[in-house]
Amino acid sequence: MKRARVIYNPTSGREAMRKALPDVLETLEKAGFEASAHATTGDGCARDAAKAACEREFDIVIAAGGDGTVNEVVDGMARAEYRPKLGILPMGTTNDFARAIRVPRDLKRALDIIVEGYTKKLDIGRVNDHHFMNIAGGGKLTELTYEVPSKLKTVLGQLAYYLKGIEMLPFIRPTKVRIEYDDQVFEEEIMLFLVSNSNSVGGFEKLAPHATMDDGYFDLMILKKINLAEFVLLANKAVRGHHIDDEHVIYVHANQIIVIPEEAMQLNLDGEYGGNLPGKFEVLHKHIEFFLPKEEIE
Ligand SMILES: Nc1ncnc2c1ncn2[C@@H]1O[C@H](COP(=O)(O)OP(=O)(O)OP(=O)(O)O)[C@@H](O)[C@H]1O
Repeated sequence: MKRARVIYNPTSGREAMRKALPDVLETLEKAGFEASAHATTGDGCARDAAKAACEREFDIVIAAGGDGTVNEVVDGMARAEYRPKLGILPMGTTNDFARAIRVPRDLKRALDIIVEGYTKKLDIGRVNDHHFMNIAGGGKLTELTYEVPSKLKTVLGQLAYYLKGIEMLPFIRPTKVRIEYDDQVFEEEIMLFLVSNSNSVGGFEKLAPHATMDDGYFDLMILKKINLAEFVLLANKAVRGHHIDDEHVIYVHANQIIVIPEEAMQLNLDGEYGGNLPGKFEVLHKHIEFFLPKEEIE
């Protein structure tokens, strides 16, 4: 009998998984899995549970939570030689990655995708021995995501990020960096840089409009130094994916990127703090096999 391990964050989103767990396990059992669950208790817990699930050779792992939980699960699996197939139940406030792979927020439909069993191997990213599946970045603008308290996220959802963004906008200062990508070098002051694996980032569907998740490449976006008025205009363009042609933006494909900041710069991995830069970003091509909706499988 195939074995499924559900790794869930009981505090994610509006704590929905606490209530839904018995139904999730029952659905998996009915679909022919021997199903068990692990509730995370805090930082690093989902990572350790995912690592253990690889060692114990579960057939599938299901990450139920927000992007933080999925990131930890991916990171815990990425170094293992044997890696179970991975399903996602989006339970967080942002769920960028689930959106990128078209897994809906509706729990029943997300679970159906796993039960139906269509999978595809997708790229993930590695930087300084951390892994990410969606996005890595740095620069003052990306540091906003840490400032939204978990309580506020639970109550307000995505709105919490926007409120914080508006509050912080006037205080964002550029940072001087050296960015080496493939055989090019960029050295200037920037507002932020983003290394994307998918095209769904920060609630924007079109931030990295050309990114596909199995091409062996990242989309690198660099936002050069700009003033507040220019920034507001650019943010408007970004909603439609038109920012990539802007003179303040560099947007290229690259499969190896090195970022060396001149001053302290935090690294953001899938929306969470991921250590400090400098860093070398590499694509791990088709490294993890994800459950996807049937329509997403060519
Ligand atoms: N039992 C727990 N109590 C408190 N925090 C937890 C618990 N389990 C995990 N965490 C923390 O929750 C964070 C991950 O949250 P997750 O991404 O799943 O949900 P979210 O914050 O609601 O969603 P999003 O990341 O989409 O905004 C991690 O920092 C992790 O340490």
